[in-house]
Amino acid sequence: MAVYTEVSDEDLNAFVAQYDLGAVVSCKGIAEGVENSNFLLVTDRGPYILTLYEKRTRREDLPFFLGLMEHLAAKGIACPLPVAGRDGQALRELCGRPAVIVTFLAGMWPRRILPQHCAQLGTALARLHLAVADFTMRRPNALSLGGWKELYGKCAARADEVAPGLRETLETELAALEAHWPAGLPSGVIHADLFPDNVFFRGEELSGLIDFYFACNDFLVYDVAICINAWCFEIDGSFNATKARLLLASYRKVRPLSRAELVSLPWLCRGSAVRFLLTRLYDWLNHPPGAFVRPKDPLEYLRKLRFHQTVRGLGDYFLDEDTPSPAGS
Ligand SMILES: Nc1ncnc2c1ncn2[C@@H]1O[C@H](COP(=O)(O)OP(=O)(O)O)[C@@H](O)[C@H]1O
Ligand SMILES: N[C@@H](CCOP(=O)(O)O)C(=O)O
Repeated sequence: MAVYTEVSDEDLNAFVAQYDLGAVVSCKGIAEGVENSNFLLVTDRGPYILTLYEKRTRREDLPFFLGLMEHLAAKGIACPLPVAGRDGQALRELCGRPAVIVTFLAGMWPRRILPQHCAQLGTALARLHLAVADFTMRRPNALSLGGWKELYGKCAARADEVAPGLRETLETELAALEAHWPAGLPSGVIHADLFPDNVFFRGEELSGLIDFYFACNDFLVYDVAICINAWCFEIDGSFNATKARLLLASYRKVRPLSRAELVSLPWLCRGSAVRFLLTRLYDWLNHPPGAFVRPKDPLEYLRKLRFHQTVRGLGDYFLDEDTPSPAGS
């Protein structure tokens, strides 16, 4: 369960007293999530989310994340809005951690992903990309090629404990990615972690996006690649082309993709697979015994990577266009 820091009633009451939110009615730790400590906080004014930022979220990045949520909410994107205290500040400290209260978003993330979820995801992602066009803060993607190599360096010696040959696979793939990584594609702020557990639906309708704590500047179409990996594979590891086609088609209706972006997709999918394979591998190898947060399976992303390595062109995913092959490097 993702509550790394316990908050006493006394500390909580003193914290909430700095806001115009009335008194605390209840505060319960939220089991989901892996990065930060989250609580469902109910006050006289209704439900909120209290987040205490833990190890991987850097304090200096918080103004970017909070500013981004404020910007998106002002543009009509349904996402949590940081709540300011009476002093006008949203970011403060609780139990030695940076902490914020954000608005509660109604909805549930889809446990079973249907094609129509992917269609709505494509629309929401493209709207997000349009909405950030005039967001002026920047945060370079620390989890791109340079960050992957650094993570690989920390994991290489023990990678084969998780899967025989994994070290060599990663080494070869990182070299291939470095040689083929695209340049000059349209860039902007991307969510960078838009997995199903970060997208809420109310009934059939997408109701909001959460968890902007990996958001950064990168190629916009890289966000599409992350979503293809996170949403368009079945539990048995097979690629669901229908879901990918719907995701892409609905995205392109809102924000058309250039040919250069489309042609780059297979390499971006490979890169995105490596990104999540590496962070999961690192967490797997550095998981403290007895910790209550279960690390996510790195091998799920090794299987996705292997699929993308077999792709000969965009037609293997979802498009009929005859495009250059990214495979065979
Ligand atoms: N604004 C919000 N409204 C409603 N629920 C939220 C909100 N933010 C987080 N949650 C709940 O907390 C869980 C963990 O949040 P998340 O931001 O994904 O955590 P982490 O960054 O630690 O992975 C979500 O799955 C959801 O249940
Ligand atoms: N989505 C990442 C892990 C980050 O978890 P989240 O709860 O912050 O979405 C993965 O699946 O590896």
